[in-house]
This record gives sequence, C-alpha cells and structure tokens, in this order.
Amino acid sequence: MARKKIALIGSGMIGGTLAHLAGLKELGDIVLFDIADGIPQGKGLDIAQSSPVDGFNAKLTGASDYAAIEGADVCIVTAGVARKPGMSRDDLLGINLKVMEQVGAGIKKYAPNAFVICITNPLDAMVWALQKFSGLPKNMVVGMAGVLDSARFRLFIAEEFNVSVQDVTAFVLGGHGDTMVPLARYSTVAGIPLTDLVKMGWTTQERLEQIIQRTRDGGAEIVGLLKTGSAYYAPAASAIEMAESYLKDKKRVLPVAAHLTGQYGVKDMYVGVPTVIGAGGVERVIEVEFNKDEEAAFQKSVGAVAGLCEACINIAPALK
Ligand SMILES: NC(=O)c1ccc[n+]([C@@H]2O[C@H](COP(=O)([O-])OP(=O)(O)OC[C@H]3O[C@@H](n4cnc5c(N)ncnc54)[C@H](O)[C@@H]3O)[C@@H](O)[C@H]2O)c1
Ligand SMILES: O=C(O)C[C@H](O)C(=O)O
Repeated sequence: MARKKIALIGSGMIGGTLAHLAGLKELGDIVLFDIADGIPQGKGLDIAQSSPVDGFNAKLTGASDYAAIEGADVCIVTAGVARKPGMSRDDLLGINLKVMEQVGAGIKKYAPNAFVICITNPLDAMVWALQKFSGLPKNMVVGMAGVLDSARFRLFIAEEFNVSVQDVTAFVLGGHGDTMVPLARYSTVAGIPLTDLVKMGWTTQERLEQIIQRTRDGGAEIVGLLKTGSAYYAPAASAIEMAESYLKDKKRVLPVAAHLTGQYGVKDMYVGVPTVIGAGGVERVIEVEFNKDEEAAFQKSVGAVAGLCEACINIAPALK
C-alpha cells in the first residue's frame, strides 16, 4: 500500500513540529509548504536527516508552490500570523483571513479530497472561512482547538490531584477564545466527574474555578512566557491526534471545531463540539445535554464566534 500524503501548509513553529511528529509516527510522506522559500525545504531536509537516527520511514519535501500538495490525503493549515504579548487571537482576523483565501484556493485546486485541519487563529472563524474558500465538503474541514484546550485542562487537573494524565478526561467546548467552555461535569478522573470530586473533598469549588480560568487563559500564558509567538508543541500534538484518527479510521471521540447544521441550535458556523473522527471525516456530532449555566456559557461563546464570522463577511462579502 502506498504511503499517505500529508501536506503542511505553513512551515513555521507548528508546521515544523507537525512534520517531525508525523515522521516519527510514520503517518505518511510529508510535504511542507510555505511562502517563505527555503524554510519548508530546510526543515524538511533537517527532519529527514533525523530519520536514520530515529528509525522512521517517510519522505519529506519542502515547497513554495501549491502544486506540491497535489493529491494530499490530509492538509494541516498553520499558515498566517501568531499573536504576541498584548494581542488577542481576534486581532489576527484581518491578516489571516487573506491567508485563508490563498490557502483555500490552493487546496481546492490540488487537494480537493483531503481531510483539512485548520489551526490558524482566530480558529473558529478561520476554519469557517477556509471551508467556504476551498469549497470542500463540510465534514472534511475541521478546526483544531478543543483537543488542545482539553489537554491543558487535563494536565492542570492531573497536577491538582497528583494522578496520571492518562486517567483524566476533559471536554472544553465552544469557541477557541476567552469564552471557551471547560465542562467540569463532563471532565473526569477515572470516570468520576470533577463535580463529584469536589463533593468527595478532593478539591474545592474555588480551586476548580481557578483551574478552569487557567485553562481559558492557557494560550495567553504561553504567549506571555515565549514573547515571540505562541504555543506549538501541544497544538501540533493535538492536530496529529486528529489526523491519525482520520487516516487510521480510529473513530476517536474528540472535541473539534465542526460545521454545525442546527446541532446545539447553531447553523452554518464552526464551533467546538464533541465529534467522532474517522475515515469519513467528521462522522458524527455528539450533542451532550447542558444544564442552564453550561447552556448560557456555550451560547455566549457561540455569540463571540458569530461576531468574528460577521467581521470576516465585512472584509470578504463573498463569504456570506
Ligand atoms: N488553534 C489553535 O489551538 C492554535 C494553537 C497555536 C497556534 N495557533 C495559530 O496557528 C498559527 C500558526 O502558528 P505558528 O506558531 O506556527 O506561527 P509561525 O509564525 O511560526 O508560522 C506561520 C507560518 O505561516 C507562513 N505563512 C504566512 N503567510 C502565508 C501564506 N499566505 N501562505 C503560506 N504560508 C504562510 C509564515 O511564513 C510562517 O512560516 C497562528 O495563527 C497561531 O495563532 C492556533
Ligand atoms: O494563544 C494563542 O494565540 C495560540 C493558541 O490559540 C493557543 O491556545 O495556544
């Protein structure tokens, strides 16, 4: 069986890390693409030279011409600009929307059958615009954010209780911004909801609220430390988990920014929800039941994403 082809559109901090992880996991042959000529070629060659040491088989190439992504099975999009301290993700909207238009055209022409994972921020609006610019089926275009936000929540919970991260599950839903919705009731340690762990005296409600807020601020915490850009190891690992579930038809249940057609009362928008990811792309959107507070928090987050989509339409009316 021929190897799968993975196109990484954007070869910056996340793009390079994605290439390394995809190689180490032998997910397929990898094409790095970037407008900064030399960067994708250099990173591809560098990672290829690590393959004899690490013992993985993958062909890595770099390109600045979209023709190189022809026939890709998976495209992971990180092209654009990352925020710096003092900026919000939403400040990137104008500049990254133009990038999504170019990337969408490239994918439409050369990789129309790909499963597309958008990472570029502001995530929920960019994946929405990318799907429209590319014209690919909506179940084949998703945004990565929920896996990352949930991983941050899982880490902080594991540290709080001094238990293995492997025994912690979490769901962070809604938009990937300040209004994201970490759900304590649907997050567990070995199946025990966090809300029950508070009742059992493992932690206090106040401490749980602090962990939830740290999760919401997870991206900004790293931007503040790095100063030159944003997180890339955990974002890359998260997107690779999604790509692997698609390529291997694993049918993982993952929170992703998925196109909604009425689920959760939301139409024609991308918002973070639990999904099943398999060979059919987004094979199912899981509608969990919210209590009153959860519903209010989710709808507030949906409102924030809707505002960003409106801002996109004001810049590019064809998106309407
Ligand atoms: N969704 C998430 O959870 C999440 C997490 C982390 C970062 N991000 C976002 O991912 C994006 C990338 O982050 P990064 O750290 O890799 O940034 P980076 O600056 O290191 O890399 C971005 C790359 O995109 C390239 N690029 C710019 N315009 C392009 C175009 N028109 N076509 C092709 N390539 C182009 C740049 O040359 C650069 O190499 C940012 O928007 C960031 O905010 C999202
Ligand atoms: O915070 C950012 O700007 C990058 C990303 O969205 C993250 O959550 O790490």
